[in-house]
Amino acid sequence: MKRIALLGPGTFTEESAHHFLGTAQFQYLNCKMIDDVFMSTVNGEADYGVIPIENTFDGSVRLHLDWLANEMELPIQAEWVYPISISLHGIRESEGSLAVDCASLTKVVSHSVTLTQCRQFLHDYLPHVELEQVGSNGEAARLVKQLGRPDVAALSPLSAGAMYGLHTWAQGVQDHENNFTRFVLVGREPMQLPNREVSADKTTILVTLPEDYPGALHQLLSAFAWRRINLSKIESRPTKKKLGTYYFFIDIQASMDSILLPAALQEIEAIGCQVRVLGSYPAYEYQPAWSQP
Ligand SMILES: O=C(O)C(=O)C[C@]1(C(=O)O)C=C[C@@H](O)C=C1
Repeated sequence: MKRIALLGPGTFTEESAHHFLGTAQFQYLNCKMIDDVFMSTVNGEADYGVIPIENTFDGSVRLHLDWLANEMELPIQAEWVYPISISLHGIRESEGSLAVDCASLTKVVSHSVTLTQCRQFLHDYLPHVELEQVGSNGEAARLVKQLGRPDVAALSPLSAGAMYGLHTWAQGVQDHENNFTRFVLVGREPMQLPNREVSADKTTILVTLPEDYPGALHQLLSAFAWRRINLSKIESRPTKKKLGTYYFFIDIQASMDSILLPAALQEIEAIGCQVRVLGSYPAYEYQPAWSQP
């Protein structure tokens, strides 16, 4: 049975992995911090790690991109997308309306990303509460259960509320609908994925330009443009070696098994760019009705 390290339990990462990969064929190893997910996959304690990489509203999870770029060589083997529906969970002392219960709250605990995604809700309903950040949304629910205080609530997935036997005050409290997170599976071996329809073949590369000169980026992009290879994302991150020097993360909608993409990469290497392929993998859109594999 393959072992998969992820941030958990009670996290969106876990919810998404259970939905996409199922629970029957994999052993899930819960980690407290994302560093542990990467490290246990590198050390071989896990075969794969699940990494949240991008959210509709917050954009890239930059820390996680930096891990992929700087810390290790763990190829991306798959990508899936999962909706982020955030609930407010707590300990219920008595029956009452949401408004009454909100007034008695003094603290809300959650992951920093989740607090950001609920800014308007917190402003409208809970302007008086102290906000506390913890390492994951599952940890937030666990903490609320452990504290057992009716004045402390967690913003977390519905699954976390159920896991810790918390009362759900409100569901879907994120500020925007269509809140999705993109997760990638990293590991040394390609994964035989359950019976899922692939939405796109993708390749992610990390490019360093030879030097900063007018048109350098244009030259790089034209290698894809004239071959009509579609890029779905380009993002610069500091190399951390010298101020003002950057890598480019580029998501390409083509597989390394295609004819055109390796030729495009050879062309950009020929103009002096350094190219690292972070993975060539199937991507899956969210399907609410995925059956359990
Ligand atoms: O804490 C969780 O629930 C996680 O799965 C982590 C994480 C993240 O690190 O971005 C994943 C998706 C959500 O958008 C918020 C938090």
